[in-house]
Amino acid sequence: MGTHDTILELDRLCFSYPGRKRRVLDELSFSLCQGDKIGLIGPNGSGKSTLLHIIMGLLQPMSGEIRLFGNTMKAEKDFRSARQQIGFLFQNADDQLFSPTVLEDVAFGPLNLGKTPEEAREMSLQTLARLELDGFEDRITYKLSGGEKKLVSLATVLVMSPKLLILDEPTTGLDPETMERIIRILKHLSISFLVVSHQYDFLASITKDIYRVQNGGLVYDGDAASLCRNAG
Ligand SMILES: Nc1ncnc2c1ncn2[C@@H]1O[C@H](COP(=O)(O)OP(=O)(O)OP(=O)(O)O)[C@@H](O)[C@H]1O
Repeated sequence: MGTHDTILELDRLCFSYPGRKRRVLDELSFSLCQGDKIGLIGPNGSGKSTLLHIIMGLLQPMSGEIRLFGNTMKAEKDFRSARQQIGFLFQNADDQLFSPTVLEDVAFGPLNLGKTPEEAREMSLQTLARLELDGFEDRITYKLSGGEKKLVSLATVLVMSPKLLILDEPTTGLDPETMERIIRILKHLSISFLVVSHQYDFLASITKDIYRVQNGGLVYDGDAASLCRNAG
């Protein structure tokens, strides 16, 4: 397998929570290449969040290997540098947004990378415009609707031009209109992504590759596009 365009490789990961016998992940292997858009579905408690936390280096597997951007993750410092190229969209937008205004939230990442205030402002305005959020820069973050917060959260992540986007249940609590916007954005995105959702229809509308989290592993759920064609 060529490793240069493999963004994420998981090799026989095993994980149980301390004091628990049950293996949440049991010899789980998976890979995601440049350009892949992959959906993960699974019932409550199947291990989706656990898997995302392991990929981000927030939990350590008992055994198995994680490679990100071709590098084996051995220590926290490896994850720290890999995380700079990963955009993680939290399930709850309030975990992502912490500044008084939208512009401050979106500009936070670029400023942190050493961009000048002017550069960070320009990058933020461009990203907001890309998400059809023109004119949102001076809005008060905590007064936004749930859908608007989700879109601004996505802006804070996309402004960093990540190589991989990970989205944890991005449609939870969204109104149909914002859901359509998120679908449109993800469909046209050129960045590779891994998205976890309970909603099969949502996943099928943004990707043709869906995996089911099952018995501690990932099972390919077929080509969603052809499943839709068959259903239609
Ligand atoms: N901190 C923890 N300590 C012990 N067990 C845990 C902990 N967190 C999760 N679990 C257990 O691990 C299993 C997998 O949980 P996880 O949250 O990864 O599932 P999930 O697929 O993300 O579920 P949901 O869809 O409800 O978010 C569940 O049985 C859960 O009860």
